[in-house]
Amino acid sequence: MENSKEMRGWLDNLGLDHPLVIAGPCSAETEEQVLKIAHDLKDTDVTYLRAGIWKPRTRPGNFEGVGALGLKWLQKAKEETGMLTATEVANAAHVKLALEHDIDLLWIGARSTVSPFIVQEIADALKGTDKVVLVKNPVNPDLSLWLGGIERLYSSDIKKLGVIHRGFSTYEKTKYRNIPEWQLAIELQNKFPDLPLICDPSHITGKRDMIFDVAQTALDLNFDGLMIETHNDPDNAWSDAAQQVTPDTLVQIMKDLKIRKESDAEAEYNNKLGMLRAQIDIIDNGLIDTLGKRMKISDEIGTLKKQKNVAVLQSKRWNEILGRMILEGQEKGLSEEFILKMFKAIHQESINHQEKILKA
Ligand SMILES: O=C(O)C(=O)C[C@]1(C(=O)O)C=C[C@@H](O)C=C1
Repeated sequence: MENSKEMRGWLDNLGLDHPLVIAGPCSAETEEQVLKIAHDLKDTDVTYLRAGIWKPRTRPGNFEGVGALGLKWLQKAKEETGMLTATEVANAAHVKLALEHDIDLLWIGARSTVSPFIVQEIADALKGTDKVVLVKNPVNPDLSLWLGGIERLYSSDIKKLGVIHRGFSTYEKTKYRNIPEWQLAIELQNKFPDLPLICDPSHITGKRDMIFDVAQTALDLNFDGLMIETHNDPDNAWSDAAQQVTPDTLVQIMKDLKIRKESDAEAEYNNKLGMLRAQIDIIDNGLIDTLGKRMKISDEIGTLKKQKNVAVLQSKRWNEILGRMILEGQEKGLSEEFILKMFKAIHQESINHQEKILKA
């Protein structure tokens, strides 16, 4: 698949002077709820009203969506407000029903993107239609799997495309619900600059108070839009209550976000600089995180040494590390002087940690 301007035609045709916003409840719950939220979002920057109709849940027994009934509510919301509508589909039957109810945009969820069979089934069911289809990243950070999903749709003649970055699952607990491996989205953007890239900060964070920050990072990285779960009574939502915001909060978030425009040479420079700095911030956070983890392991070694009455300084091991790191550094274009300085500082910090443990 080659990059093609055709993929972003649907977005350009909307003629927006701000990032695309897709908003609405995690799940359609009742007709009143869908209509209330639609009316609250009607005169805002929101273009597409979203609502989950069939909810893929990790474990059985949780609310699994109202089913086809909810599509009628979305259709009514469209009639009453003129907003376009969006929902998730996970099989051919969902697609058929969504088409019958004139849903404008369909997205393929993270659990479906991992399955080429499901994506193909959806692609086949959509053949010959002109719906916009967005593909969420697969749950695991695998760029080729994500791109494979897009390619399947593209080769089935679905050309109004886009991707949604909703973060990735990790075994390790982090402050995110799904960790935003931004480098992956950046790589995807480099390969396909005309493939609209939407960020879903609700699923990345899992917490409403972190949404703004992640949304700003996404815009700094040149994302084309945001999908933000919005509910009239978030605390009592039937699914994902902690990550939904009210329509008022959504409007405030959109107001506070800094949106970078490419209009003249100066703006282009600032835009580029902002994007690069955002990438550096992500890497720096990763460095601190990694160093923190290294020191925790050093603490464990310190505890072992205390039990066995072994000296903190282990020169042989230390010299092995230094030699190896100087060679690795050379391969990455890092000078020996820099590697020595940096690793001496790391070693010293590690010794300080262990000393504290041995003296305790
Ligand atoms: O390998 C050890 O024994 C450690 O305690 C770890 C470590 C390090 O931080 O890499 C720290 C102190 C020693 O001088 C050697 C290496």
